[in-house]
Amino acid sequence: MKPWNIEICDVTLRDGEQTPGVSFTRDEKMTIAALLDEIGVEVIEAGFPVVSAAEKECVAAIARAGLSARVCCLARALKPDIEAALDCDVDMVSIFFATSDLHIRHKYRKSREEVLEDALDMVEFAADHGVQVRFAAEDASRTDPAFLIEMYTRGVERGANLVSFADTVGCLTPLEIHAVVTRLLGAAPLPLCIHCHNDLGLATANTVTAAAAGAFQLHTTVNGIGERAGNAALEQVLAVLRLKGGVDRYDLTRLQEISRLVARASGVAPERTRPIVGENAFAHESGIHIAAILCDPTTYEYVPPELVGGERRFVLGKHTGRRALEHVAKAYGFDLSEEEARWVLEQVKQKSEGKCSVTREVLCSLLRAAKEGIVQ
Ligand SMILES: CC(=O)SCCNC(=O)CCNC(=O)[C@H](O)C(C)(C)COP(=O)(O)OP(=O)(O)OC[C@H]1O[C@@H](n2cnc3c(N)ncnc32)[C@H](O)[C@@H]1OP(=O)(O)O
Ligand SMILES: O=C(O)CCC(=O)C(=O)O
Repeated sequence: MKPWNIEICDVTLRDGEQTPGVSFTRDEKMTIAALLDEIGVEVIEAGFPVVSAAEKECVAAIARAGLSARVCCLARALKPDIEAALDCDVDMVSIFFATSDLHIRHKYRKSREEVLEDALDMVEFAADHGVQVRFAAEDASRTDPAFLIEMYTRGVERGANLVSFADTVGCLTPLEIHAVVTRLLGAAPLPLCIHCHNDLGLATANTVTAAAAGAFQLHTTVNGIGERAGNAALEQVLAVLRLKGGVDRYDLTRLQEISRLVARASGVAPERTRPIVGENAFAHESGIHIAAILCDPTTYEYVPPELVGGERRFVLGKHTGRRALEHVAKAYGFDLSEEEARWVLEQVKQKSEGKCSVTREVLCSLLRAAKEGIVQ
């Protein structure tokens, strides 16, 4: 299979930091950028320099850190924003403007044509300064596609290297994003970036569907953090690229590490059931599952834990079966008779049904009791 032709632009340090209440320190930003670079992400969006003097300083520090990744930052279609980006020595500036009539009406109080003309002048201004330019359509998903095609085509004529489609309010489904990406690339076969928000829980699905339809640059954030319900998750997108897209150049074994790093720095912990990085992503309790996993883990694990730096974990509780119990007991040095196993299993289920978690200590005291003949 021919691997999908894509690159990743991780926007944790910009859109991820727009998660309400989140602000990364310079050290945190530098550490996250370095780990993204080691994972093999091609572009790191380091921030939005006009936000503050400290933000500008962080973007410049990351741009000058000698990473293999290209460093990018955000700018409105305004000269001071682009000048601030140029001061930071970034490789790429992402010049965005909102393209939907709804946004244009409320935010700019100008016609579509006037807003586009102003933005094109800014694309040319940035390109003339020797920096790569991404020309980004905010709220693209609610924009007239004919206007997007005009914007992209004219943007490239004026010096843009990449064009971007943002599902800013996360309103598309995978079928819809497939249709629009196919239509845009059919009319303007340009390097298209895709930036999906998660308001309907579809950001990752939309991002990988766009990639399958030919989009080139995929925007992600670690743990899917970001505005409102967040963005497409880096760890999920990379897992799909590996398992479905034939892309094997990223170091997925660092995903749990970067997830923990971003969780600590952001204060936003991934939920237990989160794919790839959640505490339960590779945990099993059901007896039927564990009995099969003991023969072959692929029976109940599509993503191998070792692929993404994770570890399989067996939890004992209400749903435990005999084979799982015997396996765990053996790992703790106990060989159980049939009678002993039956008794311990009953105790495990009762404790769990009474909301007492069956920790290693609890289990070991049951195992000892069984061996000491307390079996009824
Ligand atoms: C979809 C996205 O994620 S876009 C990025 C969102 N990120 C942020 O907003 C980052 C944090 N923001 C900030 O720190 C501040 O809002 C700043 C520094 C960017 C701007 O602050 P202020 O100058 O005080 O403007 P304020 O935030 O009140 O309003 C935004 C202004 O930017 C204008 N604007 C918004 N987007 C664009 C654009 N792409 N191109 C040109 N102008 C724009 C708005 O029309 C508005 O202009 P107005 O003041 O003339 O009405
Ligand atoms: O498309 C981009 O590169 C950025 C736009 C963005 O952040 C958004 O619309 O949510």
